[in-house]
Amino acid sequence: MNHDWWQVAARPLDEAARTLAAIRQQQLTKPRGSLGRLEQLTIHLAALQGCERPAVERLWIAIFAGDHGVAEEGVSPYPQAVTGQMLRNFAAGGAAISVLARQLGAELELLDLGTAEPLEPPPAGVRRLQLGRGTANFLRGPAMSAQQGRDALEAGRDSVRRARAAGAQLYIGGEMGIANTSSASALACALLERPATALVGPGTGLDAVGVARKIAVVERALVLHGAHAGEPLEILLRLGGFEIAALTGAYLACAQEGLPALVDGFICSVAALLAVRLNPACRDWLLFAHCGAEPGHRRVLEALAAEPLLELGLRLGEGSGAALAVPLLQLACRLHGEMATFAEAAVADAGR
Ligand SMILES: O=C(O)c1ccc[n+]([C@@H]2O[C@H](COP(=O)([O-])O)[C@@H](O)[C@H]2O)c1
Ligand SMILES: Cc1cc2nc[nH]c2cc1C
Repeated sequence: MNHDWWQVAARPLDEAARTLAAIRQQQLTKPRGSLGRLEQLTIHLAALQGCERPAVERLWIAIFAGDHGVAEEGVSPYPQAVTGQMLRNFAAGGAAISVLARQLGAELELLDLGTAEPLEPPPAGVRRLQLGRGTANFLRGPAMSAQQGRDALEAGRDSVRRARAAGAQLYIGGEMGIANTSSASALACALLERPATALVGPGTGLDAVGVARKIAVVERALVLHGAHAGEPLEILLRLGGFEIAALTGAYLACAQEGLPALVDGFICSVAALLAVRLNPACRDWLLFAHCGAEPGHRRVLEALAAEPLLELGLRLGEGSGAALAVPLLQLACRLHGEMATFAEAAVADAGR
């Protein structure tokens, strides 16, 4: 039987490393459990990285950009040209994620999967794949062809392979795409079988009239494509975006290559949900950075049984929420790796 690459098994977790890390946590000079969720987080990271003392110092951040045909329905306050223009800003170092990546010493990879107005010449440092001039408007038909979907999934996988080859310890995917909250909302409605009114929000900042228009657009999309809700690949082709498909491919590849992924905002979380629907075993490899302001984000996280690290009302995307959570992960790993044990510090442990 012929399997698609994303159906290949995820790497199993290292249970021996998990046990060693759990024992170490018990021996550190603090009341047991006093570092709360950070304790379980480091133990889980130990199982993912296959070592007693995990580390997340070497970071890979990949930003996938793509335009959306549904932008012509007036679902975003910003013009489509912003997608390409922001790619230039990412490369020039002026975007939020540029600042965060610099501060973290992270590798920042930029990928143009298909913008409506490709910048000429392509900005230095941007990998151009250009699967099309954005997706088709999903109110007129499927957003992308099967070949475009496959190419986008592979673009995500290839990014993870580069991260792995470079020795990354944590993979962060980010996205940029005007109107992609409409695509992500439609996908989430289909996958979670929820009405548009429950999941659609303001995105980059629509007013109430704009949100009502966006709800109507998503409702029409669900009438057109909702019959395929039980087929995650088909629903991705019909309602997705190139950058969302690439993120889906990246999360699936992270699980196969054994590289933990830190998931960013609403759009990334929808890509994570697609990845888990396509290959449920990839769930273990996904850590969730934050719960953002877009109302659908919480619902998607709940469906994934995800416990995000931060809740700051973020709604920027571009991997920024994940980058902001990295110092917390790094400090959790430092505590786990560097604190003295009761024996080392000659501190009396609790009696039984
Ligand atoms: O990550 C999020 O939770 C998030 C929430 C709202 C908006 N965004 C970003 O805003 C853009 C999409 O918003 P919109 O209103 O054009 O659909 C896209 O570039 C995303 O990176 C991102
Ligand atoms: C300016 C701008 C920056 C962004 N970064 C991610 N999505 C974005 C959307 C806009 C509009």
